[in-house]
Amino acid sequence: MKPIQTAGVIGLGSLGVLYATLFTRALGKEQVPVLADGARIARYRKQGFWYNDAPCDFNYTDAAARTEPVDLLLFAVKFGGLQNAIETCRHLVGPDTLLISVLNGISSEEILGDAFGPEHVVWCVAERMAAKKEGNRVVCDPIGELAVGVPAGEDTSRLQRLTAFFDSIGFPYVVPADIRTHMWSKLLCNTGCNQAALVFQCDYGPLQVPGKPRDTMIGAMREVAAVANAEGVPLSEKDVAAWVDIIDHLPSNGETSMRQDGKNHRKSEVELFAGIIRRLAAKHGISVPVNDWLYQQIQEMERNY
Ligand SMILES: NC(=O)C1=CN([C@@H]2O[C@H](COP(=O)(O)OP(=O)(O)OC[C@H]3O[C@@H](n4cnc5c(N)ncnc54)[C@H](OP(=O)(O)O)[C@@H]3O)[C@@H](O)[C@H]2O)C=CC1
Ligand SMILES: CC(C)(CO)C(=O)C(=O)O
Repeated sequence: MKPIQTAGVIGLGSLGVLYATLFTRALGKEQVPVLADGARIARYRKQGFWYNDAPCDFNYTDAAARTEPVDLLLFAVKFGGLQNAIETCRHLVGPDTLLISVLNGISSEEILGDAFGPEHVVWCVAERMAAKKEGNRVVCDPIGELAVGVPAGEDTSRLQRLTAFFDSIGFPYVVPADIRTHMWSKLLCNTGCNQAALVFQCDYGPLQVPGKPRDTMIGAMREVAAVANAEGVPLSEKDVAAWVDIIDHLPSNGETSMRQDGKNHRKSEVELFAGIIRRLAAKHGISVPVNDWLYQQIQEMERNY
C-alpha cells in the first residue's frame, strides 16, 4: 500500500482553504499543490488567502504546468465547478491516486467515478464545521470532520490507505457504518438547513429557535427521509433529530455554504438538494410540498441576481 505523500486540493473556498491548510501543516508546502487553472492561480498569488486570521503559505500550482500525479486529490469546488475542475486535474490522476470530494449532495462521487474509475474514489461527507469565507479570508471554528467510506461490499483497501494517512497526520475523520446511508443523511441535513437559510436569508440563529425558518428546515428534512425510504435508504425521525441537534450546536452567527452563495449572488447548489429530492419524489409518487416551495423561492431569488 503506497503511503500518501502528496495531497492536491482544487477549489479554494471555505473548505478548500481549511483542508489545504491542514495538509500543508502536516506534509509541508511542497507536498501540497493547491491546484487551479492559470488565471485563478495568478489571482490567488496576487491576493493571497487568510485562514483564521493567519496568512496562508500555499503552494499555488497551475495544474497545466504540473505533470506528476498526486497521491491524493481533494475536490472542494461547488457543484457548478466540478466538471471544469475534473478537466483541470485529469492528468494529475495516476494509477495510485485517491480521490475525495467534500461536495455536498449524493452525486459527486459517481461523477468522479465516471471520470476516473470508481476504484479511485473514497466516498466522503464533510460535516459539523462552521466555515465562512469573506473575500480571501476564511474563518472556521469548529472544523468538523470528514466521514469516509466505500460502498458496502467493495474492497476497503483504498479506504484503509486514506485512513492510515489521516491517522498519520492527526486529521479529523470518522468511518460511518454505511457511507451511502450517511451521505443521504447529510443530504437530509443540507436540504433542510441550507435551503431554509438561503430562503430566510439567515445565519444559524433563526434555525435554532422556534419559528418559520426552523419549521421549514425540519419539514424539508422529513421529506428527504420519506424519499430516502422509497429509495431503500433507512433514514428516520432519528436522523432528523440528530442533524437538528448538530445545527443547534453550531455558532448562531455561522452561515451555511448556501447562505453565503445567496449573500454573494452566486447560483446555489439547489439542484443537489430540492432538485434531486423533487425528481426522486416524482418517480415514487411522493408529495414534497416544502421542497417544492423552497425550490420555487430559490429560483425566484436567483432570477433576480
Ligand atoms: N462551506 C461549508 O461549510 C461546507 C461546504 N460543503 C460543500 O463543499 C463544497 C465547497 O463548498 P465551499 O468551500 O463552501 O465553496 P466556496 O464557494 O466557498 O468555494 C468554492 C471554490 O471553488 C473554486 N472553483 C470553482 N470552480 C473551480 C475550478 N474549475 N477550478 C478551481 N477552482 C474552482 C472557486 O474559486 P473562485 O472563487 O476563484 O471562482 C471557489 O473559491 C460545496 O459542495 C459545499 O456544498 C460541505 C460541507 C460544509
Ligand atoms: C450545514 C453545513 C455547515 C454542515 O456542516 C454544511 O454542510 C454547509 O454549510 O453546506
